[in-house]
Amino acid sequence: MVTGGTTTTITDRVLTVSHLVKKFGDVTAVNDVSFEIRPGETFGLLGPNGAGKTTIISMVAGLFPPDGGSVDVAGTAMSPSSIQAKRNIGLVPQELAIYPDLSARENLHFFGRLQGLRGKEREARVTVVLDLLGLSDRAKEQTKKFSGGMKRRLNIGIGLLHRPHLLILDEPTVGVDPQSRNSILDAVHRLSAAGTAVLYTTHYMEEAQRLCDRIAILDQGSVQAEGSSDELITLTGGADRIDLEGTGDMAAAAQAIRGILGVKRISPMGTSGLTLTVSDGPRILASIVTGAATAGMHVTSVQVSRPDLESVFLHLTGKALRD
Ligand SMILES: Nc1ncnc2c1ncn2[C@@H]1O[C@H](COP(=O)(O)OP(=O)(O)OP(=O)(O)O)[C@@H](O)[C@H]1O
Repeated sequence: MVTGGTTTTITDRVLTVSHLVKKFGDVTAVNDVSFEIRPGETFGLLGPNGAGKTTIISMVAGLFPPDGGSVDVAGTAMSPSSIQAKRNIGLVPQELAIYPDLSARENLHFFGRLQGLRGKEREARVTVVLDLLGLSDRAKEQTKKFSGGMKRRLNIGIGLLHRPHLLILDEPTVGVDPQSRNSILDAVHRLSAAGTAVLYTTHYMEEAQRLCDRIAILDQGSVQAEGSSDELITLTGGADRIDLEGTGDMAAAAQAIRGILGVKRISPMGTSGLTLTVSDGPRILASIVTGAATAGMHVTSVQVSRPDLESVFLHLTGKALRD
């Protein structure tokens, strides 16, 4: 492919998502979303529940067509009928799809056979995948004896067997134990170092920050900002975050705090407190706590944080990511 006088190959972009739109009745679940992923890059879709992450990856994986826009995987247009484009991806959905009475190794062989892997090649891939996900020691056990996290790891292994150019992981660490979580994050890191492109959805900003080369912050179906974690954090202008938890009259506390010099924004933290965006948090902390208490809030905990992706989300949408 030649564009504008420079020669490019399909390996420059493993995934190109252009102007995707999806509506469910009156709800616009995905609204003009575009992004690209290069080989070896881990790209994060970070957003709260209902932001549109699963709908985007469902269209990227060709599970259903978009109402507008297009998806291209390694040079092939994705559609529900495109077998070639689907061969290029490995989709790991949130739901587990493994056989409880089979061992981990038997599950991988079964799914490897379905994916067209034969003989020694399949044997070799099964061994590599078990090792990558830290399951070699337990490979012969029936998976019904596995913890939720180990089952999740095996589910990821199944998506990887056929060496996809693009691995799509939908919130892979929700509800898993810390050991499995670390194992999953390590495996993604090793895969991307070996050149696999990864599309990773999460509502955990720590994971996006630790794992993703670039992140799209998603809210109500639209990309609010895209960039590396550091680039996104600069959008906050270096503001600190103060989480003020407690009980009592939050509205009066917010009103009192609003007048303090350095307070830029105040948002409710569910019903249990206030999240503030401020400049020079440590300096004005005492005035904020005193102001809130005087206005009738019983403050039970206070935390000052340097800007992170949570602050970026708050800055862009006025809402906390964890609501
Ligand atoms: N099949 C459907 N029918 C109707 N509405 C849907 C359907 N699938 C998703 N939606 C709506 O589209 C929006 C985006 O949902 P989606 O599941 O993509 O969000 P998400 O970011 O993946 O959230 P979660 O982390 O909760 O899965 C939500 O408002 C959701 O209710």
